[in-house]
Amino acid sequence: MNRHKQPPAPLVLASGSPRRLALLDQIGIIPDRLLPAGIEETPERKELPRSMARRLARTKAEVAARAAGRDPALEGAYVLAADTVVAVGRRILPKPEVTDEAAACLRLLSGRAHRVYTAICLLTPKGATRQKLVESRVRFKRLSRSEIEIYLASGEWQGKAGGYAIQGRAGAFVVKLIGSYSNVVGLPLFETMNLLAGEHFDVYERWTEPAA
Ligand SMILES: Cc1cn([C@H]2C[C@H](O)[C@@H](COP(=O)(O)OP(=O)(O)OP(=O)(O)O)O2)c(=O)[nH]c1=O
Repeated sequence: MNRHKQPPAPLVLASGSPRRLALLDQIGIIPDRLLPAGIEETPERKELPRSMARRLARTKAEVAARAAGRDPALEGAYVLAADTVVAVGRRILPKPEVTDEAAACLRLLSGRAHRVYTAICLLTPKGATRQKLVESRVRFKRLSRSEIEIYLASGEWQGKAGGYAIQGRAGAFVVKLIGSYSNVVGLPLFETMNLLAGEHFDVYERWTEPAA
């Protein structure tokens, strides 16, 4: 046992999304604290999808970092945040809360390709800000009116960018995915791992617990 070994720096996940927590858990990283930023997520005038994803990921990280700064237990923490945007061309799709809005999203996505952007933002204990934008292309099958209705009844679309969740029933609508599956779900794992490792966050040190 090395007596001089420092305890690992804490990790704050600036998210209230159970998907992001589950994805991190999948690669053996359990955050020390969850600090959802709960910010307003509307696009600015003429804002492009990738700019919006980057802006929101950064804002979420900064809001969480301010909260973490008030807690001595989180001194020297890394703060990780992400934002996922679904877009058809320049058009940013909402995160529907009502059925009509979700129906409009699904009608738009039916039989065509769209893009899913997830921006990740990492604030380091030394005060650096690191960002990465990951883009995937998803093609949906043509959806009949009854398929849309049945999907809407599942409620899986609620609060999901673009009104669907690829990790659920909508996985059956995907004809083709080019890019990163975890990116579509909400946290691109390869890039997240790289961002953390590049900033000396010892990911493998967290792999001490046996996988479930
Ligand atoms: C496209 C798609 C999105 N989503 C989810 C991931 C995100 O939770 C959500 C996009 O909204 P976000 O604003 O990125 O995240 P959030 O508000 O849910 O959580 P937080 O800001 O606290 O981190 O859509 C899926 O779960 N599956 C999918 O296939």
